[in-house]
Amino acid sequence: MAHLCFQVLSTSFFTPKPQIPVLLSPGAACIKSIHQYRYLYLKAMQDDKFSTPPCDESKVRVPHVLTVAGSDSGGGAGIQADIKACAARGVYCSTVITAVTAQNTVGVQGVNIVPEDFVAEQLRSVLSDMPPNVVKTGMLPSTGIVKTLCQSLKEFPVQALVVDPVMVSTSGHTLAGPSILDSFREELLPMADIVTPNLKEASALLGGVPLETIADMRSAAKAIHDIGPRNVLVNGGDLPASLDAVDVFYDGNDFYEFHSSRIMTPNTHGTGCTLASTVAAELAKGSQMLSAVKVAKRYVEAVLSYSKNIAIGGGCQGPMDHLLKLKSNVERRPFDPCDLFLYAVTDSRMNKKWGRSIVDAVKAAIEGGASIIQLREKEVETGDFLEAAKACLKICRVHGVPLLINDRIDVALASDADGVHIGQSDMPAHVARALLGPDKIIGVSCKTPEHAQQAWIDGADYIGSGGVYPTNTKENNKTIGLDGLKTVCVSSKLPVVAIGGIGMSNAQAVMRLGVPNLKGVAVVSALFDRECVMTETRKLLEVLKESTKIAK
Ligand SMILES: Nc1ncnc2c1ncn2[C@@H]1O[C@H](COP(=O)(O)OP(=O)(O)O)[C@@H](O)[C@H]1O
Ligand SMILES: Cc1ncc(COP(=O)(O)O)c(N)n1
Ligand SMILES: [Mg+2]
Repeated sequence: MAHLCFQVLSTSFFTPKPQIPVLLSPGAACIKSIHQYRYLYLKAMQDDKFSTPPCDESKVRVPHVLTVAGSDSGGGAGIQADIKACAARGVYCSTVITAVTAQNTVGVQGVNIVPEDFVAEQLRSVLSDMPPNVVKTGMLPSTGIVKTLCQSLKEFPVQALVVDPVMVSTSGHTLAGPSILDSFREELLPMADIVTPNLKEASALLGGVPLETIADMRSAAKAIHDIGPRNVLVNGGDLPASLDAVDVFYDGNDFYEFHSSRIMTPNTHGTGCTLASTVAAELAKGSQMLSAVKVAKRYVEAVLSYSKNIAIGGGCQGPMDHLLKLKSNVERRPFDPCDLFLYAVTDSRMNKKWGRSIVDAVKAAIEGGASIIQLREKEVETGDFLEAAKACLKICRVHGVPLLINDRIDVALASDADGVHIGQSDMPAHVARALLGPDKIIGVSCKTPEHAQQAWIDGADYIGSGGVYPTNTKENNKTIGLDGLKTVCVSSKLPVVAIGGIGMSNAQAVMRLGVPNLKGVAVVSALFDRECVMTETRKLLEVLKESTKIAK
């Protein structure tokens, strides 16, 4: 049974310090865990671990989102989704409640709209005392409430306004009637930094035009942008017959398509709220808009993926579990760019030449200090490749070294490898991301800044850039040199590993390029076309360590 996670509110023996969600299990255990928490908390106080900094200039500013939305009694959408999403992203969330809804996994049974003068009072209480970085709006059920909000925002301006134009929930229930459309179009949207309609809401904002394809979504995004918001993100969760879950972003100049795997689950209640509040949270942390949207997209995909089988409620639309990071026992740690430091890429011809198995080659490279392994086998049969991948994965898992598969998504999926590295002529990264899901590592070979930008938009984790020097391990590979490598690194939003003809003689020159996101070198012959892989790896590792030391 999935634990329900409650925020422990401040009571006599809790003072409002970092409120840590306490997983409560029913009955006596619950009391026990609260007392345990109380004991630990007071002990930490005595140990001065959580002591409040003195009330002076050493105040700690916390990114802060104010959500102006409806309460969802089922806990999966609205205010509740916003609070949990912000908490998961490390952002403080204050709340102004516009409506109290009676809803659950079956649908919406009732809506009680909060009088607009009380919405105004809640707004004043928050905005006058704890000005947020960002305001995010959800359900705004009356034109009076929209007007009140717009007035308050003029009186208390904020860094960004995120509008989720909630009209119809994922479960198809009306949460704000057509009368609200004019005040959205005339008052709220022109103030918005981003508006995030789902397909039904985008259609309603445009007078009911049918939206059934990605092309329709692009034209809708442009038409909604003309109403006034600086950015538009049309959500494609309900895109008919779409393998991916595609969202279309438009900033007034360019379109971006954000793809993710479509998670096959009934637990999609609150996805739109969660996406919008995560965008708000990332903006509050200082991200640029495009980055905020990308993070939010990946977060929603991760939460859906984690929550896909949880069973809360008997209806056809269950909630998600936003706080997965607090509980997920996924042994795979998230991708760490430092893993790119000494990147060993295998080559079956070299293993054959030196009479060693791929498993021995991988073992030796890891023992020599390789920080990540890529199995690049161009001649091996699929069955043999899969068996080799499984055998190598066992070794890599023991040493905590990520194992990536070159190009072959099928082998990566079948072996549960940590990810893939794909070239420009291989499967597009966004398709790989849709197939592999949010937790796998995806690297993309990039020769140009345009390649690097597309890899970032497609959801890659890193890029491999080269060939830096001429190499014989890849036919007709255009060499980009150190200058070309620097150009790509400077433009890339992702961490970079240099590749192509790199070895003992030139690794230092590469690492001394002086670009912070160049995290390491990928090598093939320098390790595997040698008699002793472990020795060669160790020597190269020393050269790399030396160069980063000098570079500091
Ligand atoms: N089954 C799914 N798998 C992956 N992503 C999904 C799924 N359903 C919705 N999403 C994503 O959730 C976000 C909200 O989209 P949508 O569900 O259409 O909005 P709303 O919840 O307002 O109806 C979007 O990023 C969308 O792509
Ligand atoms: C109070 C409230 N606000 C918003 C939604 C939209 O939910 P979804 O994000 O699934 O469209 C909801 N169901 N209830
Ligand atoms: Mg949804």
